[in-house]
Amino acid sequence: MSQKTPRSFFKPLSIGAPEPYRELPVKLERMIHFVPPHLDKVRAKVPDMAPTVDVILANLEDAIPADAKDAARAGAIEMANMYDWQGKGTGFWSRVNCLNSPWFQDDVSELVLKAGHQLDVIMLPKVEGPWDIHFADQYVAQLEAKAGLTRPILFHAILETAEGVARVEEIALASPRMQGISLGPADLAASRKMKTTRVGGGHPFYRVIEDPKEDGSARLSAQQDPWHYTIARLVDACRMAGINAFYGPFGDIGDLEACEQQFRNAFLLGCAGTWSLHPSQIAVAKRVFSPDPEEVKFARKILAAMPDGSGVAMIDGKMQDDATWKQAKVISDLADLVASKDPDLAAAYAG
Ligand SMILES: CC(C)(COP(=O)(O)OP(=O)(O)OC[C@H]1O[C@@H](n2cnc3c(N)ncnc32)[C@H](O)[C@@H]1OP(=O)(O)O)[C@@H](O)C(=O)NCCC(=O)NCCSC(=O)C[C@](C)(O)C(=O)O
Ligand SMILES: [Mg+2]
Repeated sequence: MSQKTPRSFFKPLSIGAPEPYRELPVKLERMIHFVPPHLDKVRAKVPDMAPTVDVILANLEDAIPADAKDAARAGAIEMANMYDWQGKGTGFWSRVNCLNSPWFQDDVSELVLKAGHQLDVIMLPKVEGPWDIHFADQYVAQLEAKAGLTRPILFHAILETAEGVARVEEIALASPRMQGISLGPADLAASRKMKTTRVGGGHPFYRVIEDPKEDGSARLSAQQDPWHYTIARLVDACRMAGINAFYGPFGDIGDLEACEQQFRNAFLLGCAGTWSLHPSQIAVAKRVFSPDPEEVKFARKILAAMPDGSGVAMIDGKMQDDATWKQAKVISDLADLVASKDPDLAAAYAG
């Protein structure tokens, strides 16, 4: 596979386009809250919602009816100007329609030309390989130059095709614009021909069962996680590329307990955040993707016991070394970010 040279990898893809980032900006992205921009009533809530979430995403793709695509795009551009996103620190993203759709070109060109000064991330659906990223990369660079933008707009891909999973490492490495990748369980299930209509979470048919018993009594079985492999593969690809992995949607809006369990599985496996589709899921995402205060205190004990991050120490009977120091650093740095946005958690971490 032909690769760009290290130096040309970071070259702007259009004369006049902003320099690509060599290091991604450090942002709190515990939840990416989806908003249907064509619904006036929901769009009107954005200025009040923005301070309460880490990211607001104007969705133009699935869940937006075909006859509302123009209204959604106009609504997204209106959202860009409803709040001081760059000044107040809440991320402003938009999910555009897929690259082969009749709407992609207008979505991207209008967003960059009319809202690019406020837009942080363009979310690209149904990505199948690095070629999708390369195409969008140069197209956005041309538009950034035309709009006179001074800050590059980043990309976030959705992992929701079997081909995308087979190439997830190449997608993660395809451009300096890559900020992260989310799992898209609905389209991915369809693409893989999985036999489920659920959007994330477990399935009662996906289990393991113990051996038959001599007395013929009932055999214990346990439900397994059908997304374990994909999330772990996604995390490895993203962390290799220095970007973040995210869990995507949890569709059973009424079941917050199962939503929390799915978010928790993703958090523990290394995901940095999740999507929230409904206001009720925001608090769940915040609870799960903010490090637990006890974990933070223990992590800071490790950092204090090994100031230069090397050697070995015993803390509460557990061996700590260079590796656990790095794990503690991840948790402590995340806690600092959360504390800067959440005063109540700041107090809990300092307690
Ligand atoms: C599920 C729906 C229809 C239930 O909407 P509802 O109005 O029926 O819900 P509700 O409980 O009655 O709403 C209560 C209040 O919350 C408001 N509200 C409701 N939703 C939101 C929201 N998101 N943001 C802000 N406010 C919201 C709603 O307007 C109402 O306000 P009110 O009390 O003043 O009347 C609604 O929540 C919604 O449209 N959510 C977004 C769904 C979406 O974006 N789906 C696409 C992402 S998932 C996907 O694409 C898959 C993937 C990755 O591609 C792949 O796996 O393949
Ligand atoms: Mg999808």
